[in-house]
Amino acid sequence: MSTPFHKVAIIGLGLLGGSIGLAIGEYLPGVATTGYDRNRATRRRAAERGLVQTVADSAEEAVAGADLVILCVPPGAMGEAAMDCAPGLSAEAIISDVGSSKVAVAKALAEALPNHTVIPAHPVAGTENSGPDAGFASLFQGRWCIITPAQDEDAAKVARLSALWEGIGARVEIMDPAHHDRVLAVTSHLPHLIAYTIVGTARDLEEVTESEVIKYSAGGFRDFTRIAASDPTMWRDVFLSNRTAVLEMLQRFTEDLTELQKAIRKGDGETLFDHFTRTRAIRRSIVEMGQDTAQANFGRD
Ligand SMILES: NC(=O)c1ccc[n+]([C@@H]2O[C@H](COP(=O)([O-])OP(=O)(O)OC[C@H]3O[C@@H](n4cnc5c(N)ncnc54)[C@H](O)[C@@H]3O)[C@@H](O)[C@H]2O)c1
Ligand SMILES: O=C(O)C(=O)C[C@]1(C(=O)O)C=C[C@@H](O)C=C1
Repeated sequence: MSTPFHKVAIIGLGLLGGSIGLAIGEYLPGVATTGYDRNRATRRRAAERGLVQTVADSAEEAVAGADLVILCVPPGAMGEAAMDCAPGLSAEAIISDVGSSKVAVAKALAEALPNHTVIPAHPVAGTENSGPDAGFASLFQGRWCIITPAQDEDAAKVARLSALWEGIGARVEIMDPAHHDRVLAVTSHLPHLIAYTIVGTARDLEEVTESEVIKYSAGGFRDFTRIAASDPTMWRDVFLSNRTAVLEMLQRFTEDLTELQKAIRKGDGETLFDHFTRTRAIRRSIVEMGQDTAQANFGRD
């Protein structure tokens, strides 16, 4: 495959930044990589693991000569990270990101870099782990990357960014940012909120001692604990930056939960059975489409 970019700078060398660096090294070896993280220990570890070819001492230095810059910092830090890059950016560079919410992040990036090409993106791939040891090259294989360009964006630039993501294994979808935020609110953000809630509820129950929570966590609860172990900084920022869509989906969820609560109280088995039958079909279609994380990540542990 021809290389869509000559030099990619990655700002933030945790799970996402590290995985992109490793993936480019493995699947697009003709593309040079540089990186920067504001945390000194992370920079040291990134260099030891070879997450990127060169670890710089500043964002400005990392982006010098790069034709693509990918910001891989928490959603709330995007604007600041972009501003740190500004003095070193070449006029032709495309600036992108991997933030889990898109409207607020796109706005922050456009405000920070008004004279540059900003094309936001969100790879729908991740784990509950974070930091420079969490990344792995195959993270994006077969996973979606949603690109949310401005309506008047140059199609050729969007195509180059798409080629980069496809080159490291992702399938690309172009989407309106507000639509992205509503879809992800229900498929990713709300599930995380539910997991954070239920694990907290179990912890707070007086009759469920900590040891019982651990002892009996082989069932459904265990899956929730994995999700609830996700990075607190990132998820605080996701909920604050996508609050409108999350609150809308939370309202719908609460209404549906109340319906099920009513059915249980009334002993209405038919309602429960019908509901569970419908949700079982959704799970089966996800597995058939090959979108099951457990399957997609199979073999990496
Ligand atoms: N974790 C996931 O599953 C997942 C999946 C898709 C997208 N994302 C998005 O990817 C982004 C990064 O998430 P992650 O999981 O890689 O987090 P992470 O905590 O593993 O890595 C983030 C890194 O950014 C660094 N950082 C923070 N502020 C900075 C700044 N101003 N300048 C330079 N470095 C800075 C931190 O030191 C950290 O090393 C977030 O925006 C998140 O929404 C995460
Ligand atoms: O698999 C997981 O651990 C994830 O939470 C990954 C996940 C998701 O919800 O699907 C989390 C946040 C992202 O923005 C994208 C992917």
